[in-house]
Amino acid sequence: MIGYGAIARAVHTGLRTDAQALIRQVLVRETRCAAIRQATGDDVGVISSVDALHTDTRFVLECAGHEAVRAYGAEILARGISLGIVSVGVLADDELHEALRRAAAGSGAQLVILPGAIGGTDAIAAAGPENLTMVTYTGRKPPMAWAGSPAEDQFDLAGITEPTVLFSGTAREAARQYPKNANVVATVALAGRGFDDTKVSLVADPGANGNTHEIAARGPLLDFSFTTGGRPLAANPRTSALTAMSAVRTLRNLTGTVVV
Ligand SMILES: NC(=O)C1=CN([C@@H]2O[C@H](COP(=O)(O)OP(=O)(O)OC[C@H]3O[C@@H](n4cnc5c(N)ncnc54)[C@H](OP(=O)(O)O)[C@@H]3O)[C@@H](O)[C@H]2O)C=CC1
Ligand SMILES: O=C([O-])CC(=O)C(=O)O
Repeated sequence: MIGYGAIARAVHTGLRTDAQALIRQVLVRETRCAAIRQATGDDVGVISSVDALHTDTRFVLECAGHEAVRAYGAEILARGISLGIVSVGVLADDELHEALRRAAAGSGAQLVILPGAIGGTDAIAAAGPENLTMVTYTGRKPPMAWAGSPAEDQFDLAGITEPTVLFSGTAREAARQYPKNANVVATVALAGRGFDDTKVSLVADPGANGNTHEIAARGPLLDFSFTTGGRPLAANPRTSALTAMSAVRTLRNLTGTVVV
């Protein structure tokens, strides 16, 4: 697993007593190794380079942010190790996306896009771009869950008293501008009509009970709307707890006999 922040710790906890999937190593920055070794305990190796991965590693799960996908993604895939990512918004960079695709194609590994905090992308992906004429995404979070995003420079987040649109544009712009809040946007885009043809609104809503993701899609095969009302992770309120459970599911499904 890459990173040992809010999502990664919840994944580790979720799998601690799991017989099917086991976290063997966490890849963190060199300067963090000693502190994280204390936090993880002895059952997990703490490493700071891809070279230190066990040679029989089957899957690496990224839970660390866009920079980590850039730093390690291609190297992991080129070794034939499949990579699951939650920081999907980084793929709005076409050059990086193509480099990762090429590394995976060359080694036979897979780049796996996790649903993360959002539900419904299975239906969008099943329909596919040819069967979708429109896909929109609206994300709502309490105002302070947007702290640390570019919205902080444009809005007085603490003073917001009614639903306020912070961003309106394409999935590509959203993923680039909101790297810690718009990864689900990228997942919706990749599942459906792509980064430039998915319309996105990001809203600060003082009435929001958690982090809400709404997808609407239309096409010859479906008329679709799906809302995920996710509760935040205590350790990071801008991240929905479902993200970690989505990762737990992905890891369990790697070895499960019956896979849902
Ligand atoms: N798809 C989805 O539904 C969602 C995706 N996300 C993505 O997940 C990421 C992580 O979220 P969350 O766990 O809440 O964030 P946290 O900030 O709690 O944790 C991120 C961790 O990753 C580590 N990290 C960052 N860069 C590197 C690197 N280059 N090498 C090793 N470790 C690194 C950080 O360590 P350090 O302190 O040393 O920087 C930190 O421990 C988000 O940035 C976002 O991209 C988040 C929410 C939902
Ligand atoms: O966790 C969430 O609610 C979604 C999120 O931050 C993201 O997509 O980056």
